[in-house]
Amino acid sequence: MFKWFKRLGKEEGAAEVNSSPKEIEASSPVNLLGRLKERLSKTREGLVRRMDSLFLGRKEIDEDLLEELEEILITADLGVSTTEEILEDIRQQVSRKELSQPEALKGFIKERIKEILLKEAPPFPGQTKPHVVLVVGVNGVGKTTTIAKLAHYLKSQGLKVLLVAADTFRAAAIEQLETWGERLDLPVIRHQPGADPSAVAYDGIEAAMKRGVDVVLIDTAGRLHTKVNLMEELKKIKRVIGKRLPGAPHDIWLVLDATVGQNAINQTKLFHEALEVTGIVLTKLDGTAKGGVIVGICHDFGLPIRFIGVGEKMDDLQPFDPQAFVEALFD
Ligand SMILES: Nc1nc2c(ncn2[C@@H]2O[C@H](COP(=O)(O)OP(=O)(O)OP(=O)(O)O)[C@@H](O)[C@H]2O)c(=O)[nH]1
Repeated sequence: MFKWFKRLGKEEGAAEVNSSPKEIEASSPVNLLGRLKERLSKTREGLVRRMDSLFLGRKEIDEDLLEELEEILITADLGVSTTEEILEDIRQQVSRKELSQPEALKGFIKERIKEILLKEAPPFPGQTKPHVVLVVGVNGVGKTTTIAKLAHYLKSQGLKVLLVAADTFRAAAIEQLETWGERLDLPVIRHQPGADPSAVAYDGIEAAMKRGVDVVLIDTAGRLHTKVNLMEELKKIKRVIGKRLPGAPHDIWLVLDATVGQNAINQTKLFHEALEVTGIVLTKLDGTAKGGVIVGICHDFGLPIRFIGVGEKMDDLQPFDPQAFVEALFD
C-alpha cells in the first residue's frame, strides 16, 4: 500500500510556493498520509460523513434511502452518470439479496469508487528520453505552479528537467516560469512575449535533445478555452513537437481545479476532444468539498489521474494513488 511514499522520498520538501528551495524542510511519509487525510477533510465531510449520518439507525435499503444517497453523491460532485451507475449497481445487488444492510453500503461505495479511480497508466517518465509532457488547462487552475511542483518532484528523483514557456500570450506567464526556473535551478526555454508558441516548443525539444534532458515540461496558454483558436494553437504545438521528435509529446496532461466542480468535466471534454489528453492533474483538492469530481472525471473519460495538488507547498503535489486516496477519504 502507499507506494507513493517511497517514490516521494525524504528529499521531498515542504517549501512555500513563494519560498526558495533552500527553505525546504523535510517531510516524512507519515506526514504525507496525515496531510492527505487532513486536506481531504471537506470532501470527506460532504461525502462520507453525510453517508454515515444517512445510514445511522436505518434498518433497510429502500427507495427513500437511495434517493437521499443519490442527493449526497450528486452534491459531492461525483456527477450524474457516475451516481446513476453506482445506484444501479446497488439496486441490482439489493434485488439479488447480496446487499441488504444500509451500513454495508458505505463499504460498497468505497469499493466502487476505488474501481473507477484505478486506471491503467504507463509509467512516468517512460523509457524515451526526453519524455515530453505538454501541460494544458485554463488560466487560474494552477498550471504554472503545478509545473514547478512537478519539476521539483522530478528533480528530487535525480532527473534532468527542462521547462518551456510556450504561454507566449502573457508576459507574466513567461516571467513566472523563469522565476521558477531560477528558484529550482532549472533551464527555461523562452522567447519574447507574442512569439509563436510552437516555435518555443520546437526550440525546447531541440535544447532537451542536445542537453540529454530526461523530462520536458511545456507550459501553454489557457485563455479563451472556449474559442477555437486556442485549441488550434495547442494542436499546432502538438504537431510541431511531433515533427521534431516523433512520438512526442509522450503525455498531454490537463490541469484541472477541483474547486470548480462539474465545470472541470466540461473542461475535460473540450480539451480531450481537441488534443486526446493522456492524464489529469487535479489541483486545489484541499479546502474544497467538491473533491468527488475526481471520480466523475475518471468515470466519464476513462483518463488516469496522474498527480493531485493538496496545498500550496512544493511537496503538496503528490503522485496519485487511488488506494491511498480512497483510504484517506473514507477513514
Ligand atoms: N490551495 C491550493 N492552491 C493551489 C494548488 N495548486 C495551485 N494553487 C494556487 O493557485 C494559484 C494559481 O496558480 P498559478 O500556477 O499561478 O496559476 P495561474 O498563473 O493563475 O494560471 P495558470 O498558471 O495558467 O494556471 C496560486 O496561488 C497557487 O499557489 C493546490 O493544490 N492547492
